[in-house]
Amino acid sequence: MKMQVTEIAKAVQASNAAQAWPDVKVTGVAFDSRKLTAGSLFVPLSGANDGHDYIQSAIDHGAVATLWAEDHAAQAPTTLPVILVPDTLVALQQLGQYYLQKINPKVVAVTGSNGKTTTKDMVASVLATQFNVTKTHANFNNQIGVPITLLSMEPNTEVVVVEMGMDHFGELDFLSQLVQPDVAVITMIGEAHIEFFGTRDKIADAKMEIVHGLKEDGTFIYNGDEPLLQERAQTIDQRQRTFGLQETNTLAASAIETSRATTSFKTNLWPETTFTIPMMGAYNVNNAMAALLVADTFHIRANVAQQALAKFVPTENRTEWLTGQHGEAILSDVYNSNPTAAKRVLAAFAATPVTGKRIAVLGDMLELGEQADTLHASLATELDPQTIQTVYLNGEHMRALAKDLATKYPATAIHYYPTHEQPQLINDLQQTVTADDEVLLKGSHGIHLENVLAALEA
Ligand SMILES: CC(=O)N[C@H]1[C@@H](OP(=O)(O)OP(=O)(O)OC[C@H]2O[C@@H](n3ccc(=O)[nH]c3=O)[C@H](O)[C@@H]2O)O[C@H](CO)[C@@H](O)[C@@H]1O[C@H](C)C(=O)N[C@@H](C)C(=O)N[C@H](CCC(=O)N[C@@H](CCC[C@@H](N)C(=O)O)C(=O)O)C(=O)O
Ligand SMILES: Nc1ncnc2c1ncn2[C@@H]1O[C@H](COP(=O)(O)OP(=O)(O)OP(=O)(O)O)[C@@H](O)[C@H]1O
Ligand SMILES: C[C@@H](N)C(=O)N[C@H](C)C(=O)O
Repeated sequence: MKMQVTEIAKAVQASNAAQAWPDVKVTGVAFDSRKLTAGSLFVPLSGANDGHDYIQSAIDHGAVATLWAEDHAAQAPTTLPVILVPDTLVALQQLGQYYLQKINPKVVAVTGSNGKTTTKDMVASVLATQFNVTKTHANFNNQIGVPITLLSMEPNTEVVVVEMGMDHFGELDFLSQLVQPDVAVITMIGEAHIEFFGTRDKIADAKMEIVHGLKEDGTFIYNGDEPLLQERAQTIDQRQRTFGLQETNTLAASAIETSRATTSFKTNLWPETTFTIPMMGAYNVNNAMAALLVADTFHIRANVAQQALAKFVPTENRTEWLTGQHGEAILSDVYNSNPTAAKRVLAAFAATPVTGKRIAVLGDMLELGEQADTLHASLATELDPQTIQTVYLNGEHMRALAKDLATKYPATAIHYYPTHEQPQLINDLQQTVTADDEVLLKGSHGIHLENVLAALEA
């Protein structure tokens, strides 16, 4: 982004907007001084600590101006323009919306219990064949991440693809009203963050908030195989397009073939075309179909979208094949986990070709609330000693799965470790894994199975 300090002060209705401002151009925005690039506006936010305490670090990294909370005015710096606001997060959001209205791109918003980041990446790849596209960086998908995404747009951005996450009611409503999408996508309804909702029905209600800001002439694209979405979609007036396996969908997949490196499929809309994505997992076909419907909505021909999907680059640690120090194949899915995603990736893992053992390393699925133990035990349906020979479990809730597996696995095949004993898991796993084995790593962000991955790759 490129904006004058004067323009920023006016956009965020700064209490000192009327003052004379130096002729300073801002070329970026950062809320973490350590990642701030020279020429940026620093946005001090409150987390466990207070961002205002890092202003000197921001200046040292090249900040040319800063937002500043009025209640911190006494500590305001004097060596760069200070834009005084009641709340720096609200001001960041106001600035993001102002800049969105200034650039005025088309907006595609993507949410869902699982598949948001993958679908966002796929959508951006197909739209980039015809448009200048900005997309959410990594997983920056909340009340901070979305304005940061909007402010990352180049002036020539024609479409912005915005990933939207939520774990409470009202969050998607706010984000949808903020960005006013032209296209809203819901990938699926799972159990992510069900701790804060209680039921999948309520998760579906919260996910549907993404259409609250959808333009009247906008399009709602969703997983038509999900009854919870089908019934709720009847309440909205905008154009709707669905994807899934059922033939009643706008876009229905068939002839799905998945291997370690790729997954191919055909569709009802373009029966002569075989689509291929560089990812394993039939569930990624749904993500790709969502992207194909977005492409079609933007009048991009299927063969052009087909080529883009074939070479799109997924974000790391999403069903990603890597190689360990022993030569073993590692299926890294360590960014996050919840029951539907874990079951889908276990099923895909169990079907891959292997000459040695398949080893599943499963970390706790967090934020599942009172249902946690039941949902952890339910993973047993996707674990069979005939296909996945060894299971390592890490986390307090995984005790429930360990107990359940004791009825179908030999005791020597199940290895359970409380959360804090992950180093022991790593040590034991490294003692047993061989070059012919495959290792699946799947667990919630908070369990940090990336530590296991790092040890296997070291
Ligand atoms: C407020 C904030 O910036 N938090 C970030 C911060 O966390 P922390 O509280 O530990 O910060 P500190 O106390 O260390 O510092 C306070 C502030 O000072 C800044 N600072 C610190 C040190 C320094 O030397 N210089 C500094 O300027 C610092 O930047 C703080 O602003 O740091 C963490 C590590 O970098 C960040 O992870 C943390 O960011 C929070 C989580 C955040 O929301 N970041 C967004 C950009 C984002 O989108 N993050 C996504 C994850 C979003 C997510 O979890 N989505 C859920 C849905 C939930 C929606 C909503 N309810 C929610 O809770 O987010 C999903 O399911 O996808 C990501 O990074 O992946
Ligand atoms: N359509 C889908 N249905 C079920 N599971 C999926 C789907 N897409 C992806 N997954 C699973 O979810 C994992 C995370 O994928 P991705 O990061 O794209 O989702 P996300 O919604 O962004 O996740 P998070 O909310 O944790 O950031 C994948 O590695 C895969 O295991
Ligand atoms: C970061 C938060 N939104 C999230 O995804 N939580 C999961 C369950 C985790 O931290 O593991």
